[in-house]
Amino acid sequence: MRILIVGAGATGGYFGGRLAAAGRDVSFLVRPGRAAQLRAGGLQILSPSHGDLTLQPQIVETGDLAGPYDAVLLSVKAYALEGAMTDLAPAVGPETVLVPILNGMRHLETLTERYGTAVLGGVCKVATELDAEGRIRQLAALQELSYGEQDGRLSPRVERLDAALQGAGFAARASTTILQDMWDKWVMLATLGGITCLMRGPVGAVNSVPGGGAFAASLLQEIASVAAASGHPPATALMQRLAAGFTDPASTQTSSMYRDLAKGQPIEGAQIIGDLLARARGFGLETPLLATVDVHLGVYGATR
Ligand SMILES: NC(=O)C1=CN([C@@H]2O[C@H](COP(=O)(O)OP(=O)(O)OC[C@H]3O[C@@H](n4cnc5c(N)ncnc54)[C@H](OP(=O)(O)O)[C@@H]3O)[C@@H](O)[C@H]2O)C=CC1
Ligand SMILES: CC(C)(CO)C(=O)C(=O)O
Repeated sequence: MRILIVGAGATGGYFGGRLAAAGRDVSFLVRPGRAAQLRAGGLQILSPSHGDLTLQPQIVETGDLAGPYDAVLLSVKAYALEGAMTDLAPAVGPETVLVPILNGMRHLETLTERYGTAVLGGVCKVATELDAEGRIRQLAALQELSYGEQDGRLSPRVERLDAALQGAGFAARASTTILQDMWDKWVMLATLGGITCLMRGPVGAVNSVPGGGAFAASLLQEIASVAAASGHPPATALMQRLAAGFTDPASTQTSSMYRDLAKGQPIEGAQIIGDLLARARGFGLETPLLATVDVHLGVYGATR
């Protein structure tokens, strides 16, 4: 199976690097700056939990892409989606599956409008970042990738994709509930991002001051209410797990959005928080904490 990874960043570089090291036919679609970095130093993963890796990846620069691929894994940030959708177009043929692993939901609608039934749902759970030298640093042991048809069928094309992704050193999973999985991840991530970005610290730091735990628990409830109104309520057991994790004073957890914000980089506030708030307003839900997070991120975006 010919696999194209669009964006050799923290997530795409990680999963694509593991796949390439396991012998899969993987190419990375990259822009000139990243291409030069990869040619000079290779694709490097630094992982205390799963082992370091350096390899010379197959790369294709945007503009040079030819012919369809069997699978395209889209791993750009939401604010780069429009450009990437155009750059990857030559890779999508009638048999191609396109698997986005962005956080949030809006991209799935945007991609499906453009690429129709090629688009599967996708969720990635990993904590990675690019360092100043362009190396991928893994920050926690977690490394899961799930994918599936939007209508939940376990189709032959998902089974083929699954066969190619299994056994590459991370947890790969064909899902028959991928839309619910994406919503569940969004509820978790938006709450985690909201807590850490608004309060500017890891979950434990927020919970170590009076009122921090109550804020975290209330934000989770607001966000879960949007998922429920959208037809994707998180299960009770998940809510209990999330509430316990987000009110834990010992937690060192942060989100990728917080890590980007702490470095002064662009963030995906519109996709992760703004879109949720717009949906809440569409349903007439009262979500004052979510609205506060949205204003805060808006000010960050406008002044950075
Ligand atoms: N990092 C994490 O821990 C997690 C992130 N996510 C989600 O995954 C998604 C991707 O995030 P992440 O991997 O961290 O982001 P990064 O910024 O690390 O990587 C994105 C990469 O995409 C590249 N890119 C952008 N536009 C194009 C284009 N048109 N063609 C080719 N390459 C392009 C950028 O390269 P350049 O700009 O250099 O050209 C960059 O290297 C986000 O939605 C994020 O929320 C989900 C789970 C965990
Ligand atoms: C899984 C988690 C929370 C890892 O950091 C993530 O998806 C993110 O931060 O974007």
